[in-house]
Amino acid sequence: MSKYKLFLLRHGEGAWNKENRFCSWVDQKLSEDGVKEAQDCGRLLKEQGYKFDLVFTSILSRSIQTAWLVLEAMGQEWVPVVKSWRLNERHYGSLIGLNRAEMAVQHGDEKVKLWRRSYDITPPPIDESHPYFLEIYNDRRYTTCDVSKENLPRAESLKEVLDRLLPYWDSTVVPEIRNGRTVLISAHGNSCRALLKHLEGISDEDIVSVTLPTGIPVLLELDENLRPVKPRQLLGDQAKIQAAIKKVEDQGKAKPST
Ligand SMILES: O=C(O)[C@@H](COP(=O)(O)O)OP(=O)(O)O
Repeated sequence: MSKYKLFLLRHGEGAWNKENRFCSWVDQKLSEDGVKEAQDCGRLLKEQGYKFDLVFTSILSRSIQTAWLVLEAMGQEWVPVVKSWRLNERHYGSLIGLNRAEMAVQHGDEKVKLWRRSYDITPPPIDESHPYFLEIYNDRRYTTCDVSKENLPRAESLKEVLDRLLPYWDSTVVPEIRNGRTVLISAHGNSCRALLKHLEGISDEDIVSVTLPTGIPVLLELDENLRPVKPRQLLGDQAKIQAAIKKVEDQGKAKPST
């Protein structure tokens, strides 16, 4: 029997998702399509009768904007939104800003897939010479974190995302769920994958084939130990969801399959 419902959401399409560039800790806003995806997501959740008590987001605008649009479409704008860098997207290090398909031409599809989807491979770190270094590390939001700026990551594997996310999950999110609050986590492809790996006990090998499309809510039904009682449900039109997953997978290919 399911005791709790938890919703995970990768934000709506961001400007750099559209341009097929690794966005990561660069603070891009939603694209026009991304705004629509977030609104459609909110409408779907409303139609299905879901009600949230609390929303968690990263400190990146695309996840916050998505949360607001979802709540607005549901008529639940009053629901508190709590933000933490620990839900940020994976730090893609020196890959930030690069085009995935161009990287696949240079390094091959397999290498790009390893960088994007493997569990414990950390991409090369970002350094001061990187064009987006100052934009990220001089941003005031990173003075508000519970670790000093010097100790914030310079690149992360999915494992390292889980390592920084889990203390927050355990200390801040879990108590709310256990208190009976229905929680939405509006975050990112890889911060949601890391959490799914933890909750569903997905192996290091199998996590490679888990891909989340933008703007599609993932419903997890959990027992009293916060273990899923059934497979995750991606809500919405299943054919469209499969096509969206394939589109995300194809972003890392030199020549997308047809
Ligand atoms: O950093 C990014 O560009 C994407 C993930 O990229 P991939 O892991 O899919 O390459 O994160 P998100 O759009 O969820 O914030």
